[in-house]
Amino acid sequence: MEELPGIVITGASGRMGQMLIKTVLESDKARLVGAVEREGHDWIGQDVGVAMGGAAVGVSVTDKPLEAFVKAHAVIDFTAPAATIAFSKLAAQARAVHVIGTTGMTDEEIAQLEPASHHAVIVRAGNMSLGVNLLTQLTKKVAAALDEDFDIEIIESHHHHKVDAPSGTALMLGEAAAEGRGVALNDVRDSGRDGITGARKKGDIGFTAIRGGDIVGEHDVLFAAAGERIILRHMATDRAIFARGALKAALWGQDKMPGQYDMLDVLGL
Ligand SMILES: NC(=O)C1=CN([C@@H]2O[C@H](COP(=O)(O)OP(=O)(O)OC[C@H]3O[C@@H](n4cnc5c(N)ncnc54)[C@H](OP(=O)(O)O)[C@@H]3O)[C@@H](O)[C@H]2O)C=CC1
Ligand SMILES: O=C(O)C1=N[C@H](C(=O)O)C[C@H](O)C1
Repeated sequence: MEELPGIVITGASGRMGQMLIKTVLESDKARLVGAVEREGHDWIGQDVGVAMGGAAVGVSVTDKPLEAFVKAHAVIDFTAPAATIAFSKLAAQARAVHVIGTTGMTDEEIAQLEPASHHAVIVRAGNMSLGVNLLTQLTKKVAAALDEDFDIEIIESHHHHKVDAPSGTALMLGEAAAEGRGVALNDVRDSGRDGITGARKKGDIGFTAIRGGDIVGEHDVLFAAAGERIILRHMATDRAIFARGALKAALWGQDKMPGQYDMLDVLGL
């Protein structure tokens, strides 16, 4: 019988890292072959199942990513921009599919993924859930149908640990709305209002970030005109939706040509 695709999880101790490990261990389509944490982390050398507070699973946490990646078919990486750039080079060297959920990357940082994508498949998305990716398509359609009399505002809410804003999802929704309107998001983006901002500029796409408690992730796309409002909403209540999407992307990428892909490619939306 053929072996199931082997998956390595980076940022193993993180909120998403642990959810991804659980998802891969529970899957009958993939097997966990590695768990990576940074040098000096107190999980290094421990069985990852035990480190997570459960039974041993036979995979020790390592701080040697390349050694783990060469044994894998795919690397699932929800960490931080600098780590993700470094991992992209190593995943390309190992010819492993690199699934990137990390958000908060600048355009310059995203450009640094390009060389790796000549050698390996990269699937990157600010949100790996089916619901949000479908919402991007709905947002594009609604934005295309309405004119600039409808002000577009994107409101996102997340837990108080989140370090980047606007969220990766909010930016995906903003891109979709801008595409629907036939404009570039960078030309109309309005984030971080504070003080005497002046009246809202017609055609702008506004962003508001709320941070509090343990909110997993909520996104509203508001179309507001005189006398009426439309709100498209996604509410995530369980991080498992992101992990399931990421594992789907890792498996989807197995027979694809090197290059950069997103979840719309994976989901066929
Ligand atoms: N695309 C999607 O669907 C989703 C994306 N995300 C994104 O995933 C990322 C992680 O989120 P979350 O799990 O909540 O965050 P956490 O802070 O809980 O976890 C991040 C993990 O990455 C590790 N890490 C950070 N920097 C480095 C580095 N330089 N080298 C090695 N490891 C590093 C951290 O290790 P240490 O603790 O030692 O710093 C930690 O284990 C965020 O960017 C978030 O926005 C989250 C959910 C869904
Ligand atoms: O940091 C998070 O938690 C999340 N990050 C992603 C984002 O930036 O949109 C996806 C999800 O909303 C959770």
